[in-house]
Amino acid sequence: MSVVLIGPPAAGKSRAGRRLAKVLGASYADTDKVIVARHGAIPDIFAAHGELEFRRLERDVIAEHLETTEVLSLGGGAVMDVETQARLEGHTVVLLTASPAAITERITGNSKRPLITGIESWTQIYEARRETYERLADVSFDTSFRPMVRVVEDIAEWLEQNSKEGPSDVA
Ligand SMILES: Nc1ncnc2c1ncn2[C@@H]1O[C@H](COP(=O)(O)OP(=O)(O)O)[C@@H](O)[C@H]1O
Ligand SMILES: O=C(O)C1=C[C@@H](OP(=O)(O)O)[C@@H](O)[C@H](O)C1
Ligand SMILES: [Mg+2]
Repeated sequence: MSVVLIGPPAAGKSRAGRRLAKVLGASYADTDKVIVARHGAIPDIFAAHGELEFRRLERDVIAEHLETTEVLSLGGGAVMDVETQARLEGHTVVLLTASPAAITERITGNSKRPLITGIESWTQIYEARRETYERLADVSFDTSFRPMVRVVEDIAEWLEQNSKEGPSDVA
């Protein structure tokens, strides 16, 4: 059983997941990082093979790491896949969100996300996915203008009090 971080691009899933795993002494993976290590940069995968191929790789990497990895950060679009949605059943799903103002600061000058060209495209994507994020989430945290250490403390505290299998099974 894993703690899975979901949410829109730049919400802080990768940073928070890595830190949360450290705090819990738990194993960790960022599915985007696994894909990049195996297949190269995400914009290059999109350009050479298309988004559908990226989604196929992403689905497989998630299937491989759920169950075996205790803390898992997903890419923002991963949960739009119905197979992935079904696989999340029984895991603890933590949604991270942030306000457009906070996101604007984070995405300006960053070209690592081929689907995000500015706050307009981010907002459009977030609105289209919002219902799915909220439906899948067991709990949600806003990371806007809050230090990552505080966000992770809040998640760890919530996990301790609410974990589906109790805190000793999370770490
Ligand atoms: N709480 C925060 N406060 C300020 N900047 C943050 C915070 N969380 C994330 N960031 C910044 O936002 C960017 C995206 O964070 P990341 O963890 O990669 O998000 P995600 O994996 O959700 O796309 C990074 O540059 C990171 O430093
Ligand atoms: O939202 C998306 O569709 C994507 C988000 C990215 O991950 P982050 O959410 O970690 O930025 C990455 O998987 C890819 O660029 C596609
Ligand atoms: Mg990420």
